[in-house]
Amino acid sequence: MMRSKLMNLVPRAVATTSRQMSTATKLTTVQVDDKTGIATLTMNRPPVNGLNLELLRDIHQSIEEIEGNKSRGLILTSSNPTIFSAGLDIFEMYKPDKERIRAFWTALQDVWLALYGSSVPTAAAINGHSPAGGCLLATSCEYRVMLPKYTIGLNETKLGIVAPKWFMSTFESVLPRRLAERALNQGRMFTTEEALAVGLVDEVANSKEEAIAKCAQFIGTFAKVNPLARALTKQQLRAEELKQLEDERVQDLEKFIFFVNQPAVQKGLGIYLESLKKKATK
Ligand SMILES: CCCCCCCC/C=C\C/C=C/C(=O)SCCNC(=O)CCNC(=O)[C@H](O)C(C)(C)COP(=O)(O)OP(=O)(O)OC[C@H]1O[C@@H](n2cnc3c(N)ncnc32)[C@H](O)[C@@H]1OP(=O)(O)O
Repeated sequence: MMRSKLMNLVPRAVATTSRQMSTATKLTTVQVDDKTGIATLTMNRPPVNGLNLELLRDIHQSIEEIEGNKSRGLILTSSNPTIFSAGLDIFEMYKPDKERIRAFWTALQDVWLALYGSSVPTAAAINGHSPAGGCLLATSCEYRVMLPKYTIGLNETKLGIVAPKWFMSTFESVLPRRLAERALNQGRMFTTEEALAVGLVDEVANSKEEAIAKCAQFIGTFAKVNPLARALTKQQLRAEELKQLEDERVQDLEKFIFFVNQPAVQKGLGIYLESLKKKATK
């Protein structure tokens, strides 16, 4: 998979305007800045960018599109002014449809393999809260810029669920092992300020525009680096985690299906959904 992506890494001419590359899907948009050649992938699924089957499929399609059109980099962000992504749409896991939940988890695996394994430089402009699956997306990127007063982290244990191994290894690729282990066990959500202090995010910006500009600046640091050498270096550094999921996709799916169908897990998800609703009516 990575080899064919690498074939796209040839220098390209740049123009001076920005163009909408994809409106084929409604849940993501891809805008390429023709001056920098950088693509911004925006998630747009109100109210909270919950990662359901359709959004995951659109994200995957957009990443493939960006890989294919020789963009110089990918910036992931959200159209919601206060939420990057609320993580997996809990309704996909609560009282699930047998076929759909398989497609849902497979789509999540596809997104992670494409984003974590992307041959282009990736950065996340985290313009809002980013729990669980939202944190997975952000930490799959190579660089993170976050706006103040939001939260980010893998809070699965607080929901009574267990983050799969590849969520954990992505988290661990950003945070020191001891800190990652403690945060995962606690289901800890970090404020922007805390995330910056521990290195979970790289920079703080005061607006989405500034966050995107900082992400573009990061991607710009590769301008004078040979793209093939950069991509092969990234590929080697990330190969172990990617190979592990590629080799164990089926078992990972079956484990998820078994786990999510446990009565105790279903009960916990139901209670959690109720608590989210109650919060909304307070
Ligand atoms: C041994 C190995 C086993 C392996 C098995 C693996 C199993 C585990 C599988 C997967 C791991 C799970 C990953 C996840 O991503 S789970 C999702 C975690 N997400 C959260 O906990 C976030 C919950 N939401 C919030 O905290 C807040 O909503 C917010 C901070 C994101 C936004 O707050 P606010 O702006 O105040 O909005 P509201 O809370 O009012 O929400 C609006 C609306 O949206 C609904 N909603 C929020 N989040 C979700 C969600 N994740 N899924 C579905 N729906 C969500 C919320 O209920 C409101 O709905 P409304 O009342 O009907 O308007």
